[in-house]
Amino acid sequence: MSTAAIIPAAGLGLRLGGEAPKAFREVGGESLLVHAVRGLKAATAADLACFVIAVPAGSEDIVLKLLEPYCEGASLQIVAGGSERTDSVRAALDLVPVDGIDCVLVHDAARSFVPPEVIDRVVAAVRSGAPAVVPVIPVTDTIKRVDQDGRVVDTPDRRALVAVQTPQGFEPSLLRRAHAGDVAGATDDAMLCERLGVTVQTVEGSEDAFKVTRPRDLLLAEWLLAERHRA
Ligand SMILES: Nc1ccn([C@@H]2O[C@H](COP(=O)(O)OP(=O)(O)OP(=O)(O)O)[C@@H](O)[C@H]2O)c(=O)n1
Ligand SMILES: C[C@](O)(CO)[C@H](O)COP(=O)(O)O
Repeated sequence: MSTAAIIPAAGLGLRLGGEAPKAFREVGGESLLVHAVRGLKAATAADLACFVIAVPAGSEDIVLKLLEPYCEGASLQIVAGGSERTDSVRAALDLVPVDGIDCVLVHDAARSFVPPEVIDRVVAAVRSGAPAVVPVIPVTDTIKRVDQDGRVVDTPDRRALVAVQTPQGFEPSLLRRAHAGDVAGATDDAMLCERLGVTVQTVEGSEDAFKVTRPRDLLLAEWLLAERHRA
């Protein structure tokens, strides 16, 4: 049995700004998408058989050529993404083979620097029987719930809060069922499983798996890459 990796990479990156869609922005001379694919390949325990990548419509051919050298030993399919992240994941999921896959990873192109040990933890948890798995890190700020007028409603106990990252790992038939249901307003795939009443397991994530979202994240990414090269 093997793992399939879905990479939603079709977002515009409006919060980041710039001319190119976010997944094509470069750090250390290579696109965020290439870094994300390379990171997944580095997780050998994942035994990756297949990549399905959702990209902005019209860029499918160029991305196929770009990524082929990085996906040796695995199949590679590129699909046009949709207007929401869930649409992009769903389009990719439709191309994941039904046979021979026991774990589907869904990994943001924008979390380009996730360490291999995080990926391995997610896959191991799925293979140990957890149907849905997310990597998490503790929140470091005090979090408050506010009403529509900006008034504080309450302050949840921070020890019960975590920030959720990717890759998220799923038993394949569960992920298909989850995406066949109501996807409105879902910002990650685990949330769709929660809607089905499925318990989602957490594993330890990493600060290095941060999502490139705003311009300063590109500077952090450049720094992280330089640190890794120095090590
Ligand atoms: N319609 C979409 C929206 C997002 N994504 C992908 O989902 C991941 C997480 O999304 P986010 O970081 O929020 O990216 P954007 O939607 O591009 O960012 P923004 O909201 O700033 O435009 C990214 O890898 C992004 O490319 C996608 O494939 N299709
Ligand atoms: C999937 C995700 O990266 C988990 O933190 C996140 O939910 C994506 O959210 P965004 O609204 O697209 O930034």
